[in-house]
Amino acid sequence: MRPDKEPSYTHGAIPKTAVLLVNLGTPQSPTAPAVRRYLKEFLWDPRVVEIPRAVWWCILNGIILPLRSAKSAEKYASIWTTDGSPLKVHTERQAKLLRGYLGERGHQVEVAHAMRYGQPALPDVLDKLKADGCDRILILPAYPQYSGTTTASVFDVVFRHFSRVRNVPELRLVKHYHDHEAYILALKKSIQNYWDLNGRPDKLVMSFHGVPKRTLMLGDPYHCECHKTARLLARQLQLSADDYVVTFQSRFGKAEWLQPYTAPMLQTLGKEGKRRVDVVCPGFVSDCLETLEEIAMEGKQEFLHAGGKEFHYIPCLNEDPAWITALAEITEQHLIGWPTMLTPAMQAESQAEAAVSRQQALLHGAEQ
Ligand SMILES: C=CC1=C(C)c2cc3[nH]c(cc4nc(cc5[nH]c(cc1n2)c(C)c5CCC(=O)O)C(CCC(=O)O)=C4C)c(C)c3C=C
Ligand SMILES: [Fe+2]
Ligand SMILES: [Fe+2]
Repeated sequence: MRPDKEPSYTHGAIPKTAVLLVNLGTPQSPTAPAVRRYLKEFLWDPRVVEIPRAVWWCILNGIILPLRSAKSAEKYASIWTTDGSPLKVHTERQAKLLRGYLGERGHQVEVAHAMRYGQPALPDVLDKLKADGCDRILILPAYPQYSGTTTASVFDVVFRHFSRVRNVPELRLVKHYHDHEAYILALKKSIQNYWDLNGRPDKLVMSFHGVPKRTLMLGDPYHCECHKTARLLARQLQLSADDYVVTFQSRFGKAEWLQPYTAPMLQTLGKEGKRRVDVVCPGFVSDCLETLEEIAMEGKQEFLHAGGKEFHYIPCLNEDPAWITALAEITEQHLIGWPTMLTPAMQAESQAEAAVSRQQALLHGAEQ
């Protein structure tokens, strides 16, 4: 157990609260070495690839990283913006907007963001929040649907990090919000606005990131949560069962993943004579490689080459005000019992308590 980096002797004071938005992460640049570093960290996570370590080490380092890094880097280059990777840009903006929104609603909370893989690294941000005196932290993963491969992996890092800390902050975890009214409403509004401007498709494809089918058989609720999101969204949009289809994208490796797969479905729809399809990716709250390259670019070609006439990609929620409202509502519901609207009198009393506890600690000869 190492000494806490910044001991905060604040017993009796009202704890400072932080909200930490955590997303997957993305390479630092669209180059083969940067993508390799990112993939190495990501794909070595046993939550992501559940193959015995010795075998996987050889496949990952001997085949996947040498072959995939350069190819993936080219794809990243095709979606890179002047501010960096779209996933990074949107996550930063969402955290900033959430901070402003919660502030306007009178909450005195820190809002930060971190990435599960790459930068800003989750352990560094947790250290910083603790050093800033946050003794209550709400972990808010940017994944509406829970999966062991994503959400649980974020929680692993948080638990592992604090297992080495003496004075552990109070923690709350948002497990999922796949059926949260405000999230579904934000999706509905975004799609409805798109259709008001561009007309409606013959079929709406709701494409979610895939996971190995084996994880569903072993009890991962992800598949069912995706379907629940889709059902609720379809009901809000008044779609009949024939108006939409749920698919899973981004298959990795040779094993079977959740079906139906997005790319073959787009080809089938094109061949069947569907004139126009729109694709929305409700499981991604920020546009990223998987939506901008795999769907909006590759998916479009797949549909058009199969005979389809019009392909529309409906962007992710990104900085949509209805989505920021949803994030704030989800946050507020998880903050119940953690006072964040402090009157000046409460703040003054809290500061006085903190000063006394610091004096006490000094008297005991505690480290500063
Ligand atoms: C190898 C297995 C993978 C599993 C399982 C997996 C699950 C999963 N991923 C997301 C969200 C995102 N994944 C992204 C990229 C990405 N995903 C995998 C592999 C698995 N994902 C790889 C190898 C990559 C990197 C890109 C590539 O080389 O193809 C992204 C985009 C990141 C970006 O930088 O833009 C997101 C977001 C979810 C939600 C999920 C399970 C539910
Ligand atoms: Fe992924
Ligand atoms: Fe299911």
